[in-house]
Amino acid sequence: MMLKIENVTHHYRGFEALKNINCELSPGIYGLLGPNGAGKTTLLRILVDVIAPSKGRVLYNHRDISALGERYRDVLGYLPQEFHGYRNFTAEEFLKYVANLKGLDRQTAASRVEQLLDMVGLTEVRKKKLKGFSGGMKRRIGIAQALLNDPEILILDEPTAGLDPSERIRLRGILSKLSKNKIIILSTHIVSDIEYVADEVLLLKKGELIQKATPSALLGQLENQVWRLRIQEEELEKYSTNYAVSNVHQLGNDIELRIISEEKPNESAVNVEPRMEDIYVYYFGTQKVEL
Ligand SMILES: Nc1ncnc2c1ncn2[C@@H]1O[C@H](COP(=O)(O)OP(=O)(O)OP(=O)(O)O)[C@@H](O)[C@H]1O
Repeated sequence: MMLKIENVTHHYRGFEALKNINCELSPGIYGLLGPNGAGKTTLLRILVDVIAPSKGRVLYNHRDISALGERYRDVLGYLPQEFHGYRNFTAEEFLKYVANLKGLDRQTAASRVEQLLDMVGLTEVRKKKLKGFSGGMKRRIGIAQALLNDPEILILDEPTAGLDPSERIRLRGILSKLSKNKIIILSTHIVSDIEYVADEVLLLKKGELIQKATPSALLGQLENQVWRLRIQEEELEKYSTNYAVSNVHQLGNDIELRIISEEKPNESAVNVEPRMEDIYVYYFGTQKVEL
């Protein structure tokens, strides 16, 4: 199974949101990482055939998805960025309703709904209406509805938005179990979401795919370039102007900085293991560093 993105460019009224994206995806988990406005949602909406690219095409097993139509949708599961479900449906009713739309027979639907409610931890509230759900619960029901047809391709736009830390961990577990024989693409601007689950990370910056690599290959790029050092508070301005700073930590009157630099930034600096947060800062920069 293969999904191929070929020369995909997308314009919104003259604004180029995606610039000539090329990439091939085989089964595995892909983390699409980029700051707000990088083009993640646009790319995902093209991959689920909700919008057509201005240029280029997407191929599923060598066939253009726009020509496959319904046959492509049959193998697709999608959690949009804005997902609310139907307020007056209970969790169970909603999933059964979507199962019906996806063409599952009653018996398959009933067992699948039960299995998915359990998987996302919503069995206890299955008789509750969605309008009473928290943001995290809505996200989880959204993930469950995307999985109803046991899709080969699962596309999750910010699946962890609104989830608390334990829900995030649960989601990682769900995704890792699913990954065999599926192409799973999840978008996020939160590094820790993908650090542990992604087989490959796609870095999107201002509409361009700037990296496609395994987390360890990305981390390897910053080998011997991440430093921890202590400075005085008044030196902060100088360091944050001259270096990419990935963490600032106040320690009494001193400040402990984590910075990315090819050269040792000062005598006291100690080399430390790169983390995905360093990768993010290296490629996307940070807001102005302040205490
Ligand atoms: N319908 C639209 N009309 C005009 N411009 C749009 C439209 N949708 C998105 N854009 C612009 O295209 C760019 C990419 O948007 P997109 O939503 O794909 O980014 P994103 O990486 O998903 O961002 P976020 O993390 O904030 O969701 C942004 O500059 C956005 O303002």
